[in-house]
Amino acid sequence: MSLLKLDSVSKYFGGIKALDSVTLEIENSKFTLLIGPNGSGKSTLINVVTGIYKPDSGSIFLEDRNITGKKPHELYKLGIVRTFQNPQIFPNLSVLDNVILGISPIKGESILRSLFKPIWLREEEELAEKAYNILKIVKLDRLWDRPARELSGGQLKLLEIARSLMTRPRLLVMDEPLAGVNPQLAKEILNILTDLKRDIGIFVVEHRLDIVANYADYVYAMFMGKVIAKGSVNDVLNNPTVVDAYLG
Ligand SMILES: Nc1ncnc2c1ncn2[C@@H]1O[C@H](COP(=O)(O)OP(=O)(O)OP(=O)(O)O)[C@@H](O)[C@H]1O
Repeated sequence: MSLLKLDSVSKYFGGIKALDSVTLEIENSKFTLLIGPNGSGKSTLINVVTGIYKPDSGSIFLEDRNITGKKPHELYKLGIVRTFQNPQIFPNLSVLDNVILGISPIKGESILRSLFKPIWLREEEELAEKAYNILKIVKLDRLWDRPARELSGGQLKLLEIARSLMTRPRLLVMDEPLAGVNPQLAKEILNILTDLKRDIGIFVVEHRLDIVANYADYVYAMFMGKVIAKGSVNDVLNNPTVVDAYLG
């Protein structure tokens, strides 16, 4: 069974068919890449998968559970977690605190709980340890106490990935994780995603095909709201319809 399945999903904006009967499957432990020229419907698809937009028709399943029309926070709780093109961080907080805030709301904030401070402190320590271990995964541990504003653009992307891991996602949805990142760091990010995919599904929209191509297990290509090709990187990138869509 696939981790996520879209079955004939459509989404309209007035007269524009942003998604036109899209059927697509994302497997666990696979890196699934979504490509397509500007305006082909990729962002709309991500917004539908993460609950920002409700599809006008069609169904979405997380394994065997119908999740069509669920709200972003409900999908987040079910394990569909998204990272953004521009990382959403707190620049003046430390790298570690930014990761801890990946889990919200912080349990210790409740007034009632503050009466039981020893328990609260223990939980804070556990969260900090978990966050630190995640920083090791994304290789930012040595910067744990630096304010996030000191990180480079690529390091901020790693921080955003670290934050998303605090909730133990089942599916990580990423909108252009390599945008503005130098090739060396882009490869590091992709290597980290390759490690992560052992336990989760990864669904990525990315334009930098030269770098990402070696890492994708399965590719979907969209054009004018439709899936026009799917398969291995080679099959899809050499598909004449895909070539026409990009060149045309
Ligand atoms: N909120 C909206 N209101 C009206 N039209 C929209 C809206 N969002 C997207 N569209 C239209 O839907 C179509 C698909 O847009 P979408 O942003 O999903 O494409 P995309 O493949 O993500 O493009 P890009 O690579 O430029 O981000 C386009 O014609 C776009 O103009």
